[in-house]
Amino acid sequence: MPSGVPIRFEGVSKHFGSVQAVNDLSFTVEPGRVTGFLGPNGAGKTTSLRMLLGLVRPTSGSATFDGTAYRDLERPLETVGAALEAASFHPGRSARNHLNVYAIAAGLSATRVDRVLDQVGLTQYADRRVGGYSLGMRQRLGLANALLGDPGVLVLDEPVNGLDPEGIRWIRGFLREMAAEGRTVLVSSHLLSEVQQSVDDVVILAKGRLVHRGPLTSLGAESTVRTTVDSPDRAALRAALSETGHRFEETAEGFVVLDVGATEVGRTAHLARVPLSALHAQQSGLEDRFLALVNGEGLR
Ligand SMILES: Nc1ncnc2c1ncn2[C@@H]1O[C@H](COP(=O)(O)OP(=O)(O)OP(=O)(O)O)[C@@H](O)[C@H]1O
Repeated sequence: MPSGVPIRFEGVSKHFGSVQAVNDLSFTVEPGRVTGFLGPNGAGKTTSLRMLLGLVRPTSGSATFDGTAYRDLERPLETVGAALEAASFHPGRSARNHLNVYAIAAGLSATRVDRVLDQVGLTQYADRRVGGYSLGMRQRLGLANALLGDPGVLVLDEPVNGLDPEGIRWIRGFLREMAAEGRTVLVSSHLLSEVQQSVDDVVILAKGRLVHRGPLTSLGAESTVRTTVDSPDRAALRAALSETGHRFEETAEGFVVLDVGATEVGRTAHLARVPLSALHAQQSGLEDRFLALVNGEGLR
């Protein structure tokens, strides 16, 4: 079983001319956990990951695998697997062919190719030309490529991008499984909502700077469920909600019921025989907190 090592960013900065892409970034990513590396477009995520992987040289500071820079790793593919955004694969070649080439070049056993194809669910498409793959299938091929050396660390740039709902469900399970096996898993995304069901920890960047890091729960997870509900007979709905003791606010879209899920609100309306024209649960509020952080408002 591969064992993960911590990823350490220590005072990492990078500027491109006058653009300060990353500014004095320090954090550690622990093994056995999935860490979301989050921030809006342009926050500096890709630049940070590229520095970690030795593709861009930091202006100052160091990004290492427990103290060892990528270029100094003795067995890089067996230590860290990376899938960066917009990985390009030759359209005329099959997934199996691509992976075979990498496996041979890295001196890895050919059985690894079958294994990783199976791990990412591409076995049945392995001999088709990559040119005919959907974006989701290409994402899976990128993951297969990252897994070839059975590394203890996975670094994935926007792996959820382009996946359909089934693919998103699949990757959530995949990330959890990788961490449960003891690997260090760092996953970037510009949307917290895209990864919030898979991550244990978050590292949040805005304009090249660290704005928050800690367990997902440090953002105040689970604290706010809100349900929006409306009725052609608002007076009756207002009375029913008040009677049940729900806390709610009235808005142009209807009533926003605080701390109560859609099932419960639906039941209240049903019992009071109030017809509904809208009933939906809102974001838990996590995304709001995330946006407040990246917009410089801090945690409320
Ligand atoms: N090679 C480069 N030359 C000049 N500026 C760059 C270069 N690479 C990145 N930048 C700039 O650095 C900043 C951070 O970009 P980066 O791609 O790291 O952000 P990001 O968080 O990954 O965003 P995205 O999700 O859009 O990729 C941006 O202002 C970007 O324009």
